[in-house]
Amino acid sequence: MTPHAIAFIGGGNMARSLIGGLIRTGRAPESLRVAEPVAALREALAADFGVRVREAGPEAADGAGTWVLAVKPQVMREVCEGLATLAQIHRPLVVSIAAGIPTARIDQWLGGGQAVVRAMPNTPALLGAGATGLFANAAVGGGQREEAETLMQAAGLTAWIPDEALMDAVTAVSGSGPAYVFLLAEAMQAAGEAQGLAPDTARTLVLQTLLGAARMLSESGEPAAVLRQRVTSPGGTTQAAIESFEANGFRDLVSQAIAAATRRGRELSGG
Ligand SMILES: NC(=O)C1=CN([C@@H]2O[C@H](COP(=O)(O)OP(=O)(O)OC[C@H]3O[C@@H](n4cnc5c(N)ncnc54)[C@H](O)[C@@H]3O)[C@@H](O)[C@H]2O)C=CC1
Ligand SMILES: O=C(O)[C@@H]1CCC=N1
Repeated sequence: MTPHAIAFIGGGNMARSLIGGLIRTGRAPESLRVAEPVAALREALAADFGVRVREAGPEAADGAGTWVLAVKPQVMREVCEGLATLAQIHRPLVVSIAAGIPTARIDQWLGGGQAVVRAMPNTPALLGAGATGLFANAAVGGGQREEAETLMQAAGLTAWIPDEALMDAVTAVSGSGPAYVFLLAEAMQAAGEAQGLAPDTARTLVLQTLLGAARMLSESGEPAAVLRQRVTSPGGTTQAAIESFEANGFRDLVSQAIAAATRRGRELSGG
């Protein structure tokens, strides 16, 4: 048993982001193991981070004190059932990052009585700029809560969510959220090009604008609405754009998109 070892089950995009964050914050690569069936992904993880890689879940999980379940929701049941015997013997801290799967289900698939934390990170975790919502089931002790929080803090900010039912909303807002910003970037860049800007120029201006605006949101301490009003000169260009957004139902579009993501999270949980 290696209590401080962390086993990632699934070595895809999110696991890579989290592993990158852990290594960057000083975690020893030898203490991280990854189970990943795709050879190319396994080899890349070993080459890039020096972590120990295995093909099958139980090989990586055996003896590790913490398991991070980082497979797609659709294969989670099969993966957990394959780990149930080990879970009953070792009683690890189990951290699932799968969208939509309740802790009760993970616990049941692992044979019951397990300490399960449900975490919802996002891809900026790769830069240490992630946002993660966390929920712990009743079997998670104080020390394990801290352990899960420390693990996810390697990826950025964390917030405990008191009611598991709200985890689907967390998924819809911050889990999927980076994709909304990327979609906005794509749309702004295409619109800039349509107005005659060279693609490179449009891209550079858009990305610096998003970065600068995000920094203002984060560093000024002022509400988004106040920052927006400050850009908006009466009768000027921003007002023309904002009025066009509002008239075309921008807020409603965002609200519907987040409701669709929340619903999908619920469907994935089978609820
Ligand atoms: N991509 C994102 O922004 C976020 C994803 N998530 C959640 O993270 C989880 C993983 O998502 P991604 O990394 O995007 O998916 P992914 O498809 O990149 O990674 C999943 C990996 O699991 C591997 N895998 C499949 N069966 C396996 C098995 N039996 N044992 C071990 N590994 C196995 C796959 O080969 C794949 O590399 C999902 O449950 C998703 O809901 C959570 C937050 C954000
Ligand atoms: O799209 C998904 O289902 C996952 C969960 C949050 C981000 N990606």
